[in-house]
Amino acid sequence: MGRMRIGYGEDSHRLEAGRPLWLGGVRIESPHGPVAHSDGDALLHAVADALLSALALGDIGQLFPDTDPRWRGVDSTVILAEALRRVRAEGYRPRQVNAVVTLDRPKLTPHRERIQERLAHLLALSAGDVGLSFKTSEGLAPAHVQVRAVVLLEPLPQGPGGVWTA
Ligand SMILES: Nc1ccn([C@@H]2O[C@H](COP(=O)(O)O)[C@@H](O)[C@H]2O)c(=O)n1
Ligand SMILES: C[C@@]1(CO)OP(=O)(O)OP(=O)(O)OC[C@H]1O
Repeated sequence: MGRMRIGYGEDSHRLEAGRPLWLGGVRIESPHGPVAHSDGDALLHAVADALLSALALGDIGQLFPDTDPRWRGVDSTVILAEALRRVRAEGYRPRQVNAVVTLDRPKLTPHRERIQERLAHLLALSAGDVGLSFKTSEGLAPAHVQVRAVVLLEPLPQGPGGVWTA
């Protein structure tokens, strides 16, 4: 039975007026959104990198290069799903996720439950195992969204003959 693993991931994007803002797989009404090759979902990127980092599996930039036209505008739930697939292939699954989103505008508290439930669903967790904090940059970076995420992984349960289950 392997030990628990911890992973840390970060992501930043510059914000520009008129672009859609996605966070945690949820579209947020906003005057600005990330400049990115994908849909720019910084929360899903940070969590995906935290998942990969927990098992030293590289990072999303290696798996989804921003020079590859296949990933232009890609829905970042695809990126998260691939990180999760690689974690499970190593015999692990997420047990808990915490993330801090730093964003001056819009206010995210009204969307907390939606984001928490969506991210929990994407990771097969209960919402109570997805901790989200929202901070501003105190005006230091009004055109910047930054996310820092920590994940705790646990070994997949093993059935008869040591075969991973669940
Ligand atoms: N985009 C955001 C940022 C912050 N909040 C909430 O505001 C509180 C105060 O944030 P500070 O960075 O000024 O400490 C914070 O605790 C969040 O609850 C938000 O809803 N949306
Ligand atoms: C997500 C990818 C996809 O090409 O590009 P971006 O959308 O620019 O986002 P980033 O956080 O820079 O991660 C790198 C790439 O994997």
